[in-house]
Amino acid sequence: MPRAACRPGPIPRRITDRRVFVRQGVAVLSAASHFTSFRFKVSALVASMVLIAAIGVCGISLLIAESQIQRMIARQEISALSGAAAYLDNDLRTKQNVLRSIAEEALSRNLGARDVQALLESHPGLRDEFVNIVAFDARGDLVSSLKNRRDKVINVSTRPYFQEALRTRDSVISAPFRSVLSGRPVVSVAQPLSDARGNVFAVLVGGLDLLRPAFAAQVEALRTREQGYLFIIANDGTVIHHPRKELILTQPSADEMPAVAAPLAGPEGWRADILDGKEPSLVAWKRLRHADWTVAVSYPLRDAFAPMASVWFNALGAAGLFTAMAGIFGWGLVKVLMEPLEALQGVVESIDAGATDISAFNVDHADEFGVLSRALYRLSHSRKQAADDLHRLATTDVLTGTHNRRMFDQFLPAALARARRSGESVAVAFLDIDRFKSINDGHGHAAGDAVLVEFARRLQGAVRCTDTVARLAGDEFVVVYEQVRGAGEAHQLGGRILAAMEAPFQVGDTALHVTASVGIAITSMPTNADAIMQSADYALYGVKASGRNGYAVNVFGAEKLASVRGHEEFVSRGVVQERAKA
Ligand SMILES: Nc1nc2c(ncn2[C@@H]2O[C@H](COP(=O)(O)OP(=O)(O)OP(=O)(O)O)[C@@H](O)[C@H]2O)c(=O)[nH]1
Repeated sequence: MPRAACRPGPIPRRITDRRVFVRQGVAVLSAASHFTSFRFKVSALVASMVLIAAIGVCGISLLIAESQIQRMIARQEISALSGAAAYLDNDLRTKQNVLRSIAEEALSRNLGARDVQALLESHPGLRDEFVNIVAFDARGDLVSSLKNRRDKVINVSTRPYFQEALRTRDSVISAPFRSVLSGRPVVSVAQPLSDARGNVFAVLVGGLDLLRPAFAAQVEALRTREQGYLFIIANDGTVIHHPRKELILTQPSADEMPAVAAPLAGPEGWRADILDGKEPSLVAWKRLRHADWTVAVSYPLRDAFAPMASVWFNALGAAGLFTAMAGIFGWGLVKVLMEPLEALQGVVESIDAGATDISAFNVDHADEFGVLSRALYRLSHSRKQAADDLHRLATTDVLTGTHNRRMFDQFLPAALARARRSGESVAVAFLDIDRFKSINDGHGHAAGDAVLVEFARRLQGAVRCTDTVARLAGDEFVVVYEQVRGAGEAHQLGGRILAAMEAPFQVGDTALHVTASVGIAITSMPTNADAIMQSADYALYGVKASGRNGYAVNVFGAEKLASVRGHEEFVSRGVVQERAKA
């Protein structure tokens, strides 16, 4: 039967399946807190950057758009106010023209102050234009009243509008004032009446009641929006029309009512920074051409810019959506990018768990992961080398390079266990160099060392590669043979060892004749290491006792040596039995 071929040592499982590493890495990572993971941090960073960018871009765009929309809305308001101002201008001009036509009629009919009452009453349409029309003579005394002939006698000679009408001899629109006759806030249209020589004999004064519903309704009809309110102030700041009736004829200061005071800044304009009541408001205004009046509107900003609120809402929603998408994208991207790192982690974990194949490191990547892989590979390589060195030092005899006693103590029980499982025999050869002490004494310790080295070399050459040679101590060696087919083969093994030592040992210039005694124990039954070593030691003693330079085979359990054989001759069995008795 052919000898079994040299069996290779146990092959460490190659961990080359990348998916295994990824799975291991993912498992390890998922065990870690998501919120402290690198992936979460990078995803959060990406999402934050997108959020900042989205809010920044949207915010700046919307602020610019808001500012432009403010201007646009303000321009719309001023344009609407221009229409309102033109309407009021036209209305006042119409009223002035009505009174002018009365004056022209008086001139053409050559009427005097006494004819004014009748003249007024002959024009019933005047009641539609004015709340009342009165006439004063040139001294300012009331001479007639369309509404009430018996109106109380008053004098208006000191009133600015009266004096101006006399001076200019033309139509004048007064500043708002409280009427002495009606006690109500009014604005008057004064029209001088002149005779043929050009002398003013009377002044017609048509009153516009500022609280009269017809006037307020007429003004309110000029509004273009439901929100906010429209108001009119005179150029001296006196309120002519305002939804708060109590303000009419007052002159609120800019501190008290900034919205009412703002239109005094110029002939037309707008401001969006006015606090009207407690409401931030847009105030726009336009001055009339025909009177010293300014018509203005005040709108709460939230109403004026209501469309912007939905734009802001939509923009922030879009920013949030983009951020969420960026977060998910970042998460996936980092997951893909991190795969090499996770694989690397799997390899490191596997090596830490005992896998020895460091070739699993993927060192081909050109990126940072490749650099890290190469660094870890070098680290693992030197770590493995250090571990191998340590193991070799712990299991190898430093002088001869064979296994040492520690390794032998581990190996022999393992070989016996294997033999028990397979049912095959194991043989242990126990060797001792004959009279080694005399080599040391005669040629020096260094020569002794050289003999030990050469002896070990020859011994390893005399056994199979599957057999294990170890130096136990001093000049004692041991060989463990596995798969031995019986005592016959054990004899061959012993003879082969003796033959290997036949040639002289060359130590320096000296050729030494070195012999050894070999005790072989062979067993095919379950036993322990101590028992078989004792059996081999028993055989060795037999050889020593028989004169050395020989071998003996002891079949374990037979309790006697099968044979003791010298180099060229058999040694009688009786000597050994004598030793056994002793
Ligand atoms: N040179 C050298 N000598 C060693 C070493 N270890 C032990 N020795 C010596 O080896 C000798 C062993 O001698 P023994 O085995 O006791 O006796 P022996 O001279 O071989 O005689 P027998 O065994 O009866 O044939 C001792 O003198 C030890 O000092 C070593 O590493 N190198």
